[in-house]
Amino acid sequence: MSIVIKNLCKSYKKNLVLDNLNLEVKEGTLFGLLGPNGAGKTTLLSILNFLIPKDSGTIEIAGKSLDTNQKEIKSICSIVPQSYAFYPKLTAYENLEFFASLYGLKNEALKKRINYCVEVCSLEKYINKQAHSFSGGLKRRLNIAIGLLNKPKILYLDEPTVGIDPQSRKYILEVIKEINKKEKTTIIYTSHYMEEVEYLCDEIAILDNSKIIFQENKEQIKNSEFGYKNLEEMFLSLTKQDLRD
Ligand SMILES: Nc1ncnc2c1ncn2[C@@H]1O[C@H](COP(=O)(O)OP(=O)(O)OP(=O)(O)O)[C@@H](O)[C@H]1O
Repeated sequence: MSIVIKNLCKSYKKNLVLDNLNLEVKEGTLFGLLGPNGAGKTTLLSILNFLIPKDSGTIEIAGKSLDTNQKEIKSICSIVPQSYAFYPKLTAYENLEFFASLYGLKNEALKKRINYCVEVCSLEKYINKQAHSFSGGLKRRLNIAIGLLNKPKILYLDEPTVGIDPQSRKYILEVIKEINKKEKTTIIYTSHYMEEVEYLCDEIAILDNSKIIFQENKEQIKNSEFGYKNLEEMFLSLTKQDLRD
Protein backbone atom coordinates (compact mmCIF):
# COMPACT_ATOMS: atom_id res chain seq x y z
CA MET A 1 0.00 0.00 0.00
CA SER A 2 1.37 3.44 -0.93
CA ILE A 3 -0.71 5.60 1.40
CA VAL A 4 -2.64 4.56 4.51
CA ILE A 5 -4.57 7.25 6.40
CA LYS A 6 -6.44 6.45 9.61
CA ASN A 7 -8.74 8.71 11.61
CA LEU A 8 -7.25 11.91 10.22
CA CYS A 9 -8.64 15.11 11.74
CA LYS A 10 -7.95 18.71 10.77
CA SER A 11 -9.71 21.93 11.75
CA TYR A 12 -9.09 25.56 10.91
CA LYS A 13 -10.17 27.17 14.18
CA LYS A 14 -13.79 26.00 14.56
CA ASN A 15 -14.12 24.76 10.99
CA LEU A 16 -13.73 20.96 11.07
CA VAL A 17 -12.50 20.10 7.57
CA LEU A 18 -11.35 16.49 7.96
CA ASP A 19 -13.15 14.36 10.53
CA ASN A 20 -11.72 10.90 11.24
CA LEU A 21 -10.94 10.45 7.57
CA ASN A 22 -9.77 7.00 6.44
CA LEU A 23 -8.21 6.33 3.06
CA GLU A 24 -5.94 3.75 1.42
CA VAL A 25 -4.21 4.13 -1.92
CA LYS A 26 -2.50 1.15 -3.53
CA GLU A 27 0.93 1.45 -5.07
CA GLY A 28 0.91 2.32 -8.77
CA THR A 29 -2.70 3.55 -8.80
CA LEU A 30 -3.88 6.57 -10.74
CA PHE A 31 -6.20 7.75 -8.00
CA GLY A 32 -8.90 10.38 -8.55
CA LEU A 33 -9.86 12.43 -5.50
CA LEU A 34 -13.13 14.26 -6.05
CA GLY A 35 -15.12 16.56 -3.81
CA PRO A 36 -17.23 19.73 -4.00
CA ASN A 37 -15.58 23.13 -3.48
CA GLY A 38 -14.26 23.45 0.04
CA ALA A 39 -14.49 19.71 0.78
CA GLY A 40 -10.89 19.58 1.97
CA LYS A 41 -8.96 18.05 -0.94
CA THR A 42 -6.18 20.66 -0.90
CA THR A 43 -6.06 20.48 2.89
CA LEU A 44 -5.53 16.71 2.67
CA LEU A 45 -2.79 17.04 0.03
CA SER A 46 -1.15 19.81 2.06
CA ILE A 47 -1.00 17.57 5.14
CA LEU A 48 0.44 14.68 3.10
CA ASN A 49 3.15 17.02 1.80
CA PHE A 50 4.12 18.60 5.16
CA LEU A 51 2.74 22.00 4.15
CA ILE A 52 0.37 22.11 7.12
CA PRO A 53 0.19 19.94 10.26
CA LYS A 54 -2.61 17.48 11.00
CA ASP A 55 -4.47 17.68 14.32
CA SER A 56 -4.63 13.91 14.91
CA GLY A 57 -4.71 10.52 13.21
CA THR A 58 -2.02 8.41 11.57
CA ILE A 59 -0.57 8.54 8.08
CA GLU A 60 1.81 6.02 6.54
CA ILE A 61 3.47 6.62 3.20
CA ALA A 62 5.31 3.70 1.61
CA GLY A 63 5.21 1.97 4.98
CA LYS A 64 6.71 4.90 6.92
CA SER A 65 4.97 7.10 9.45
CA LEU A 66 4.57 10.73 8.37
CA ASP A 67 5.32 11.81 11.95
CA THR A 68 8.85 10.45 12.09
CA ASN A 69 10.10 10.09 8.51
CA GLN A 70 9.75 13.54 6.99
CA LYS A 71 13.04 13.48 5.07
CA GLU A 72 12.56 10.01 3.50
CA ILE A 73 8.95 10.70 2.60
CA LYS A 74 9.76 14.09 1.06
CA SER A 75 12.42 12.46 -1.10
CA ILE A 76 9.91 10.09 -2.75
CA CYS A 77 6.93 12.45 -3.07
CA SER A 78 6.17 15.56 -5.06
CA ILE A 79 3.21 17.92 -5.23
CA VAL A 80 2.14 20.00 -8.19
CA PRO A 81 -0.07 22.64 -6.58
CA GLN A 82 -3.07 24.42 -8.07
CA SER A 83 -1.16 27.69 -8.14
CA TYR A 84 1.94 28.19 -10.28
CA ALA A 85 4.95 27.21 -8.21
CA PHE A 86 7.79 28.84 -10.15
CA TYR A 87 9.55 32.16 -10.45
CA PRO A 88 7.96 34.20 -13.27
CA LYS A 89 11.08 36.25 -14.03
CA LEU A 90 13.31 33.19 -14.41
CA THR A 91 13.38 31.20 -17.65
CA ALA A 92 11.93 27.68 -17.72
CA TYR A 93 15.47 26.28 -17.60
CA GLU A 94 16.54 28.53 -14.69
CA ASN A 95 13.43 27.47 -12.76
CA LEU A 96 14.15 23.78 -13.38
CA GLU A 97 17.81 24.25 -12.46
CA PHE A 98 16.89 26.03 -9.24
CA PHE A 99 14.41 23.38 -8.09
CA ALA A 100 16.66 20.50 -9.18
CA SER A 101 19.48 21.96 -7.08
CA LEU A 102 17.15 22.01 -4.07
CA TYR A 103 16.89 18.23 -4.51
CA GLY A 104 20.68 18.03 -4.45
CA LEU A 105 21.07 17.34 -8.17
CA LYS A 106 24.31 18.60 -9.73
CA ASN A 107 26.30 18.58 -12.98
CA GLU A 108 25.44 15.75 -15.38
CA ALA A 109 22.72 14.23 -13.19
CA LEU A 110 21.01 17.63 -13.01
CA LYS A 111 21.21 18.17 -16.77
CA LYS A 112 19.97 14.66 -17.51
CA ARG A 113 16.99 14.96 -15.22
CA ILE A 114 16.08 18.42 -16.52
CA ASN A 115 16.29 17.16 -20.10
CA TYR A 116 13.97 14.27 -19.25
CA CYS A 117 11.40 16.57 -17.60
CA VAL A 118 11.62 19.06 -20.48
CA GLU A 119 11.02 16.27 -22.98
CA VAL A 120 8.11 14.71 -21.07
CA CYS A 121 6.36 18.08 -20.79
CA SER A 122 7.34 19.22 -24.30
CA LEU A 123 9.06 22.43 -23.19
CA GLU A 124 12.04 22.34 -25.57
CA LYS A 125 11.04 25.40 -27.58
CA TYR A 126 10.43 27.57 -24.53
CA ILE A 127 13.31 26.58 -22.33
CA ASN A 128 15.08 29.95 -22.51
CA LYS A 129 11.97 32.09 -22.22
CA GLN A 130 10.84 33.77 -19.00
CA ALA A 131 8.00 31.85 -17.38
CA HIS A 132 5.72 34.91 -17.07
CA SER A 133 5.49 35.07 -20.87
CA PHE A 134 4.04 31.54 -21.10
CA SER A 135 0.47 30.63 -22.04
CA GLY A 136 -1.70 28.97 -19.37
CA GLY A 137 -1.03 25.53 -20.84
CA LEU A 138 2.74 26.04 -20.86
CA LYS A 139 2.69 27.31 -17.28
CA ARG A 140 0.84 24.14 -16.23
CA ARG A 141 3.40 22.01 -18.08
CA LEU A 142 6.30 23.82 -16.41
CA ASN A 143 4.60 23.26 -13.02
CA ILE A 144 4.41 19.53 -13.78
CA ALA A 145 8.01 19.38 -15.08
CA ILE A 146 9.20 20.87 -11.77
CA GLY A 147 7.12 18.26 -9.92
CA LEU A 148 8.91 15.45 -11.76
CA LEU A 149 12.47 16.57 -10.96
CA ASN A 150 12.94 14.27 -7.95
CA LYS A 151 11.61 11.15 -9.77
CA PRO A 152 8.70 10.89 -7.32
CA LYS A 153 7.24 7.50 -6.47
CA ILE A 154 4.10 9.35 -5.40
CA LEU A 155 2.94 12.41 -7.33
CA TYR A 156 0.12 14.65 -6.10
CA LEU A 157 -1.57 16.74 -8.79
CA ASP A 158 -3.97 19.37 -7.49
CA GLU A 159 -6.27 20.43 -10.37
CA PRO A 160 -3.47 20.51 -12.96
CA THR A 161 -5.71 21.33 -15.92
CA VAL A 162 -7.58 24.39 -14.63
CA GLY A 163 -7.88 27.26 -17.10
CA ILE A 164 -6.29 25.70 -20.16
CA ASP A 165 -7.48 24.89 -23.67
CA PRO A 166 -8.58 21.39 -24.78
CA GLN A 167 -5.31 20.77 -26.67
CA SER A 168 -3.14 21.48 -23.62
CA ARG A 169 -5.51 19.51 -21.42
CA LYS A 170 -5.35 16.47 -23.67
CA TYR A 171 -1.57 16.66 -23.76
CA ILE A 172 -1.32 16.91 -19.97
CA LEU A 173 -3.69 13.96 -19.48
CA GLU A 174 -1.52 11.82 -21.77
CA VAL A 175 1.63 12.90 -19.89
CA ILE A 176 0.03 11.88 -16.60
CA LYS A 177 -1.02 8.50 -18.02
CA GLU A 178 2.47 7.87 -19.32
CA ILE A 179 4.18 8.77 -16.04
CA ASN A 180 1.86 6.37 -14.24
CA LYS A 181 2.38 3.57 -16.75
CA LYS A 182 6.07 3.89 -17.55
CA GLU A 183 7.49 5.04 -14.22
CA LYS A 184 4.90 3.14 -12.13
CA THR A 185 4.32 6.38 -10.21
CA THR A 186 1.36 6.42 -7.84
CA ILE A 187 -0.65 9.51 -8.78
CA ILE A 188 -3.24 11.29 -6.66
CA TYR A 189 -5.24 13.52 -8.92
CA THR A 190 -7.82 16.10 -7.88
CA SER A 191 -10.11 17.75 -10.39
CA HIS A 192 -13.62 19.06 -10.84
CA TYR A 193 -13.65 17.80 -14.43
CA MET A 194 -15.54 14.53 -14.13
CA GLU A 195 -14.88 13.37 -17.66
CA GLU A 196 -11.13 13.78 -17.07
CA VAL A 197 -11.21 11.70 -13.93
CA GLU A 198 -13.38 9.10 -15.62
CA TYR A 199 -10.90 8.85 -18.49
CA LEU A 200 -7.73 8.93 -16.43
CA CYS A 201 -8.15 7.26 -13.07
CA ASP A 202 -8.21 3.58 -12.03
CA GLU A 203 -9.75 4.27 -8.68
CA ILE A 204 -12.01 7.10 -7.54
CA ALA A 205 -12.82 8.50 -4.10
CA ILE A 206 -15.20 11.28 -3.10
CA LEU A 207 -14.48 13.54 -0.14
CA ASP A 208 -17.54 15.26 1.29
CA ASN A 209 -18.76 16.35 4.71
CA SER A 210 -15.21 15.91 6.06
CA LYS A 211 -14.99 12.19 5.18
CA ILE A 212 -14.40 9.84 2.27
CA ILE A 213 -18.01 8.99 1.41
CA PHE A 214 -17.20 6.75 -1.55
CA GLN A 215 -14.22 4.81 -2.91
CA GLU A 216 -14.30 2.33 -5.75
CA ASN A 217 -12.41 0.92 -8.68
CA LYS A 218 -13.49 2.57 -11.94
CA GLU A 219 -14.35 -0.72 -13.64
CA GLN A 220 -16.60 -1.62 -10.71
CA ILE A 221 -18.35 1.74 -11.01
CA LYS A 222 -18.95 1.14 -14.73
CA ASN A 223 -20.13 -2.45 -14.43
CA SER A 224 -21.82 -2.75 -11.15
CA GLU A 225 -25.06 -2.21 -9.39
CA PHE A 226 -24.45 1.55 -9.06
CA GLY A 227 -26.28 2.02 -12.34
CA TYR A 228 -25.24 5.64 -12.98
CA LYS A 229 -24.96 6.98 -16.52
CA ASN A 230 -21.59 8.56 -15.81
CA LEU A 231 -19.35 9.83 -13.02
CA GLU A 232 -20.97 13.26 -12.92
CA GLU A 233 -24.40 11.75 -12.32
CA MET A 234 -22.98 9.56 -9.56
CA PHE A 235 -21.10 12.48 -7.98
CA LEU A 236 -24.19 14.70 -7.90
CA SER A 237 -26.31 11.89 -6.53
CA LEU A 238 -23.85 11.13 -3.71
CA THR A 239 -22.92 14.71 -2.78
CA LYS A 240 -26.39 16.18 -3.46
CA GLN A 241 -26.97 19.29 -5.51
CA ASP A 242 -26.85 22.10 -2.92
CA LEU A 243 -24.38 24.83 -3.75
CA ARG A 244 -21.18 24.84 -1.65
CA ASP A 245 -20.04 28.42 -1.11
N1 LIG B 1 -5.51 28.39 5.55
C1 LIG B 1 -6.79 28.27 5.83
N2 LIG B 1 -7.33 28.90 6.88
C2 LIG B 1 -8.65 28.77 7.20
N3 LIG B 1 -9.52 28.02 6.51
C3 LIG B 1 -9.04 27.37 5.43
C4 LIG B 1 -7.67 27.46 5.04
N4 LIG B 1 -7.49 26.69 3.93
C5 LIG B 1 -8.70 26.16 3.64
N5 LIG B 1 -9.62 26.56 4.53
C6 LIG B 1 -11.04 26.15 4.55
O1 LIG B 1 -11.05 24.72 4.66
C7 LIG B 1 -12.08 24.17 3.84
C8 LIG B 1 -11.46 23.18 2.86
O2 LIG B 1 -10.70 23.91 1.92
P1 LIG B 1 -9.83 23.19 0.79
O3 LIG B 1 -9.16 24.27 0.02
O4 LIG B 1 -8.99 22.15 1.43
O5 LIG B 1 -10.97 22.49 -0.07
P2 LIG B 1 -10.93 21.91 -1.56
O6 LIG B 1 -11.71 20.66 -1.54
O7 LIG B 1 -9.52 21.83 -2.02
O8 LIG B 1 -11.71 23.04 -2.36
P3 LIG B 1 -11.64 23.47 -3.93
O9 LIG B 1 -12.24 22.35 -4.70
O10 LIG B 1 -12.49 24.69 -3.95
O11 LIG B 1 -10.19 23.74 -4.27
C9 LIG B 1 -12.81 25.35 3.21
O12 LIG B 1 -13.92 25.65 4.04
C10 LIG B 1 -11.78 26.46 3.26
O13 LIG B 1 -12.41 27.71 3.33
